[in-house]
Amino acid sequence: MRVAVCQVNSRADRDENLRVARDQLERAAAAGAELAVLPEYVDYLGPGDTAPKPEGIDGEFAQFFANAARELGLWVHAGSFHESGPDARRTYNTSLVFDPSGGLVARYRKIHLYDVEIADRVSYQESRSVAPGDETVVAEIAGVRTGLSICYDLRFPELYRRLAVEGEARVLVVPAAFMMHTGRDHWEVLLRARAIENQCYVVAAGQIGDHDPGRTCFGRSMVVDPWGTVLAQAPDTVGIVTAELDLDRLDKIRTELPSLANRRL
Ligand SMILES: O=C(O)CCC(=O)C(=O)O
Repeated sequence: MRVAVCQVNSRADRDENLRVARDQLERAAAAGAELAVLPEYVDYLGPGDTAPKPEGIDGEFAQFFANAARELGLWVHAGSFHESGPDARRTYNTSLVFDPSGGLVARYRKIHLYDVEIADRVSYQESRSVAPGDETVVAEIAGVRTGLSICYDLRFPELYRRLAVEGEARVLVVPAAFMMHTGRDHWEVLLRARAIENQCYVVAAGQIGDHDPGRTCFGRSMVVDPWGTVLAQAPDTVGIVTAELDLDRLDKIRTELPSLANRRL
């Protein structure tokens, strides 16, 4: 299966963000991808006070990507968006996956929320405006079991173990908006670790560049194979990269180095 990771620079203009996302999906389809993955908050990355009204999973955002999937004949993982939440103060940070007929096949709400204070570098309290999800999700994408996660989830290996073991996932998807400060030291290491320890392909699409206000994202979207090899990595620009997921190779790695089977609980 050929996958595309779409790296974008979403800002405070939702219409423009969706236009750019659509453009990337068209490139992915033209490059022969069966699945295209967009980053976290592909709808809007900007100040809270100008954020678009959150929507349900039957709103305009979902319709936009359902149409794109159908028109392009592509599996689309629409990164994540601001889904209307459990109360007026909070949204969910939600991923939607569409099949090539435009059908919604999965919804995942980010479980781990990014609440950190790194002196002079990062001050972020996601839980002030976002409610956590509480369900793990494995979607059947083009016949391949695919575990869903979002950004900060990447730091919690027990989630991925569950996706790989109980969920029998063979692909793990990570839409993200990792910031420069943590991204440069942690992003690739964590993605490769999740791939190696769970013997899965990891497909990670990141936001890139400056966003309002004062957030710079690391980018370096990538596809990692179950051996931990980086098959494709985006340069520091908006655009797509593609890679081929070889599931026979995954089976061979799991047979020859059966670390999942050798777990002692
Ligand atoms: O874990 C990190 O360093 C970045 C996480 C993040 O930016 C997010 O979850 O939005």
